Amino acid sequence: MAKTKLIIDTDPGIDDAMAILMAFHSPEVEIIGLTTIFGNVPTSLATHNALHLLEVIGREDVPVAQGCTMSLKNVPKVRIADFVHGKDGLGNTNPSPPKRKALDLSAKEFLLKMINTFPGEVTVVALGPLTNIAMAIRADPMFAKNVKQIVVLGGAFFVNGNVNPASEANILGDPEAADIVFTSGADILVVGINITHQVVMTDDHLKQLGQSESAFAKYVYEISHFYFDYHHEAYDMKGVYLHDPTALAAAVDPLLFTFAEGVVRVQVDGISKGMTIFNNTGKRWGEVTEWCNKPSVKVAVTVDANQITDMLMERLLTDVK
Ligand SMILES: O=c1[nH]cnc2c1ncn2[C@@H]1O[C@H](CO)[C@@H](O)[C@H]1O
Repeated sequence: MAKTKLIIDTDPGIDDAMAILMAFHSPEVEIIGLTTIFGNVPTSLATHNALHLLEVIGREDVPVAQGCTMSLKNVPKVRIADFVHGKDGLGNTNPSPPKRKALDLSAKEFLLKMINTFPGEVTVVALGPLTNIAMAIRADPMFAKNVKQIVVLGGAFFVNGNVNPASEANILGDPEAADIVFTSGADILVVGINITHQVVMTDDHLKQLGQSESAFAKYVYEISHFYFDYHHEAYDMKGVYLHDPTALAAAVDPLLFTFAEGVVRVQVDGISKGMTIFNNTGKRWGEVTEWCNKPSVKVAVTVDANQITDMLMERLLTDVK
């Protein structure tokens, strides 16, 4: 079967790095580019880290396109998650400056170019705020039709957020962009923290990575201490949430999840700014609501969590070079 072409829109980020390494050991997909966004780190550092990761992986043939530095409302991300990922985004391991540069094309331009070149063939895995993707949707009405699928890591469905009780970090990073993407009519899978908080890499798994001879496993071991320390402290757990690798797994094998279909809207202001509100009641509402006559998305509601952790471990522990 033909491999699915993937573009990973990313803000690396320790769990982004895990997802990117996993993707390059996933025979089901072919990564045709990385695009960058703010979130875990500012955008320029995300670009730096994306280029660095491709060097670690030995895939300097894969292009990187730099994305937006601010949200659609031109609000700079004031809340960069360096307390989760370290100042450098990679657990304060101080990666050496990359040898390559990003493309001259912006992330939006690269997304449009790839989706027009390969209509119906490219899946975008969005691991950060959705600004780049919303820009592409706004620039070209055919984008939503021609993208094969958009897999979104974001939102908190029927559970609390992780920035505050209402909102999850990626959606809060650009709520307007998220609302544009969710109501665009594209084929969308949404993996929220109601799912990713079930998928855990334990302290024992990390030890196993550290003892391995695999270059990918060793690299993840090195960068992950900061991320583990944060989870020990913030959640009192002996492990970490595998947010980004879980979204990548949904692109590789959606059968590891079940999905419910319905309209998702995003709260763009007030105390619940960034909240994702999903209507899958099937109710014929007595009055017109902001959810009426909008396209549906597929929201993940169950997950085979152990399978995903096993998949990540197996793919990190295998050296394919
Ligand atoms: O407490 C947090 N604040 C901000 N970002 C976080 C936090 N925990 C995890 N992430 C990051 O945001 C995405 C999932 O929401 C993931 O990319 C994760 O690395």
